[in-house]
Amino acid sequence: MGSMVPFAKMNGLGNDIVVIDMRGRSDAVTAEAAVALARGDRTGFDQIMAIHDSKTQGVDYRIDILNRDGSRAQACGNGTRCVVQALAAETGRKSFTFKTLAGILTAEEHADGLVSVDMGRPEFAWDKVPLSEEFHDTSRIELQIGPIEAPVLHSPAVMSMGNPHAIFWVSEDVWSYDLERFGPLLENHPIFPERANISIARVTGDASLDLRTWERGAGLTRACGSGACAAAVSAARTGRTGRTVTVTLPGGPLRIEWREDDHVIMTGPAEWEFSGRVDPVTGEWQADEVAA
Ligand SMILES: N[C@H](CCC[C@H](N)C(=O)O)C(=O)O
Repeated sequence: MGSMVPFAKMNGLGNDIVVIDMRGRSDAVTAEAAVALARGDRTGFDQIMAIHDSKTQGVDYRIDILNRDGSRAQACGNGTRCVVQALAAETGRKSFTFKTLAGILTAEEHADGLVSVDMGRPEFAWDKVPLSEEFHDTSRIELQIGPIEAPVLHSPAVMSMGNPHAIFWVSEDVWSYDLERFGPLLENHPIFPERANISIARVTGDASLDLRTWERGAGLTRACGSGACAAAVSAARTGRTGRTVTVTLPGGPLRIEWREDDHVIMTGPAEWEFSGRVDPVTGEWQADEVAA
C-alpha cells in the first residue's frame, strides 16, 4: 500500500464523517480517494474532514472538506465538531482555530463533552449565496417544485453559511415531504450555480424547529450542521422564532444561537466509532486492530 495516514470514522448526530490526518503532508485527499472510501463497507461517509498544517499565523489547522461525491465544501458543522473532539483527545487542548474555505472558525469542547463551533456570519446577498439571478429579498425567492397549480415546496429562504443553503418552510410534518425525490432536482437547479444544500424546516415552538436536509454532494443525511444554522437564522430573521433555537434533525438536536454580533454558534455532540490508516491518494484503508 502507498503511504498511509491515520483516520477516524466518526459522526455528528449520525452525519457520517471520516477525519483524515494530513498533517506533515503537502498533498491533499483526492476525489478518487473520497469516492473509493465512500464505497467502503465501514467507511461510508457523507463528508471527509482532512486536517492540514496551518500556514496562517495564529491559526491551529487548515481543514479541507470533501463530500461523498468528491466535491469540496466550504463548511461542515457536524464534521467540525468531530475534528474538535479528535484533536482535544489527542492534544488535551479544548479550544482550536481552523482555516476553512468559509473563513477562520473557532471551536471548543465543553466539560460535558458537547462541542461549540462559531460558524461565522450568514451571507444573504444573492451573489454571495450564490444565485445565478439577482434577488433583492433572499428571505424568500421565487422557486417552486411540484405541480404548478399546487407546488409542494416553494419560496425558500436562501443564504450562505460559507456553503449555499435553501430552506423551505413547511406546515406539515417534515417527514411527509418526498425530499428524496425533490432534493436532487433542487440541489442541481440552475438558480444555484454552485448547487445547494436543500432543507425542509418546520417551526415546532418559539425556540424549536424540525429539519431534514438533502445535502449538496452527499444526499439525504441524518444531520446537517450548517443547514441547522441556516434554518435558525432564517427563522429568527423572519420572526418565526427568537435568535436561540433547538433544531431537531433526524439524528438528534443541535442548539443554534445567532448572536447579536451576527456570528452563528452551533453546539452539539460528536462520536468516535473506529480508527485506521488510509492512503489519501487511492482511498485504500485498514482498520486499526482493536485491543482485545
Ligand atoms: N454538503 C455540504 C457540506 C456538509 C454540510 C453538513 N454535513 C454540515 O454538517 O454542515 C456542502 O456541500 O455544502
